[in-house]
Amino acid sequence: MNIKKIFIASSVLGILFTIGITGMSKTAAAQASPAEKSLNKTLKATTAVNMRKGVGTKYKKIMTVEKGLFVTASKYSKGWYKVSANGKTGWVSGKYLASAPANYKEAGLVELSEKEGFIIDLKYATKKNFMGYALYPKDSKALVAKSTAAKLKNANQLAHKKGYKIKIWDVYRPLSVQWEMYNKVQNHNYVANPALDSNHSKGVSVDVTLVDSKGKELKMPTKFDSFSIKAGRSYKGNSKTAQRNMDYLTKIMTQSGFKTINSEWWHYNDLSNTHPTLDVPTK
Ligand SMILES: C[C@@H](N)C(=O)N[C@H](C)C(=O)O
Ligand SMILES: [Zn+2]
Repeated sequence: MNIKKIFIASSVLGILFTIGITGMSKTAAAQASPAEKSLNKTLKATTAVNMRKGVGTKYKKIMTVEKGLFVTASKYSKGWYKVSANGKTGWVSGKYLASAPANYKEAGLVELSEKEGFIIDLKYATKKNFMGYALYPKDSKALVAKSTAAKLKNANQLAHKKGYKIKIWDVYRPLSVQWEMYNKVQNHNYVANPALDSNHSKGVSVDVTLVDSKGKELKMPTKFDSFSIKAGRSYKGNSKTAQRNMDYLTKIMTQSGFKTINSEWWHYNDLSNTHPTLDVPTK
């Protein structure tokens, strides 16, 4: 074999060796990186669970996902979900995540409508609210848990006897919206802490007022969501008319099974209801 032939032979061997190595390393890499599947799914944490930087407990913790929190999963790999929650993204073991209902019907919520004699004016589906922008889509429905609907219908029937109607400003509120509000107004008196309890997100709280036979709002202590002591039930400076109207609303609501809260005259809870916290869309 002359020098030229030896050179060609060793070059060919070199090329074959490189192809082999590259091929092998590609296979090894494929085996090392877990097969990821893309998805778009809402899941709920069944317990407080760690969000980590990668698939497995050896990866660094990013945050704790609180029990009951809804997370959006974008990837799945080896029993773990890549999720986003509270503005952070990381991996959470699927052992601690459950499927969440996809829509209000699946979640057991029912719609209240003007056909049933209510006035629907969902403030968070408009820009005219304390956040200054719409938090719900335009054609959002007034949704509540079934037994809460029955109680509100009862209160509305009592109002009708006096020639009034109940106007609904807010009812079911997705948990993600509650977080959005809470991050702006960190005052438990005016926006409930979503990590602890958000009755609106269970569909068992209602924000309501009364209108007369012409559809005009009765005078009340304050406007909706005026987060001030004047909105409180123990405020002593109300006009006689506002106090009387508030007392009347309180009477028909409590007679129908609702409980009041001290900080907001318009907010009522149906606490006999044990509906789960939800994050389904409002339509
Ligand atoms: C934001 C306000 N309308 C309201 O509903 N507040 C109560 C306390 C809540 O967030 O549950
Ligand atoms: Zn409320």
